[in-house]
Amino acid sequence: MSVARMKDLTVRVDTGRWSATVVDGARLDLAGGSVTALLGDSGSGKSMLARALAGTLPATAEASGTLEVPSVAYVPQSGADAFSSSHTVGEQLREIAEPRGTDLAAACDRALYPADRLDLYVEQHSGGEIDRAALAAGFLAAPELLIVDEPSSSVDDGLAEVLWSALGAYPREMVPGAAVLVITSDIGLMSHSGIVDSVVMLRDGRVIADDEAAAVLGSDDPYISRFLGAYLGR
Ligand SMILES: Nc1ncnc2c1ncn2[C@@H]1O[C@H](COP(=O)(O)OP(=O)(O)OP(=O)(O)O)[C@@H](O)[C@H]1O
Repeated sequence: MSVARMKDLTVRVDTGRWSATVVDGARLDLAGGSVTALLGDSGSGKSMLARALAGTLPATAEASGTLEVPSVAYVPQSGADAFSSSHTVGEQLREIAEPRGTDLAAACDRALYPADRLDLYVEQHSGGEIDRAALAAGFLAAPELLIVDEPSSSVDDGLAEVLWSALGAYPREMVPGAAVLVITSDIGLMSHSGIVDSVVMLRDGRVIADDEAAAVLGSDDPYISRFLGAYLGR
């Protein structure tokens, strides 16, 4: 069953000095209980599409089209963007957990966030630690749609594998029936993790592939196989 849908989503940005269509007529259907990976070259519109779904587009961007999105949480690429600097990370995580009755210790554990850092402020964390705190915040919010932007960019391969398996557990064990959308350029790890059901690929703001992971990863489309080859070394 579908948890979130978008149809004909177009996002235009206009900074006053520069304007462009950065997502162009995108269609997406995210099934409950599944993990979808969103791939594409740098600048292809992945974050803008995700932020349109999450309702967190920057002021310079405007979206049109149809969105059917339930409760949603967006874990940004830079974890610090998920927190304010005026309260400790622990205070902010507790504020998310308490009204929902979600388990702080379990979420920190799943996200590999060391719970002894809870009393620290954002800027007292390392980049990798605050990224994992942001993932813990996403788990604690327990949304029906969890969007994670580059989950493994700041950790080494061993920890990255554990984080990917937590993403796989989210719609199957933590919030059964939820959907996960992961933006990643870590194609090798994504494919190795075995947790991704579907792959959507963007090129210049347009969806050029949307299928089961194995079908996209085995695609003989020249653009897609060149893109994947650059990451997988084939
Ligand atoms: N705050 C912003 N205001 C205006 N334009 C923006 C803003 N953020 C991104 N853009 C533009 O939108 C386009 C798509 O950017 P987006 O961040 O979605 O790409 P991406 O596929 O996520 O890239 P990356 O893999 O490098 O993160 C780019 O051309 C970028 O310049």
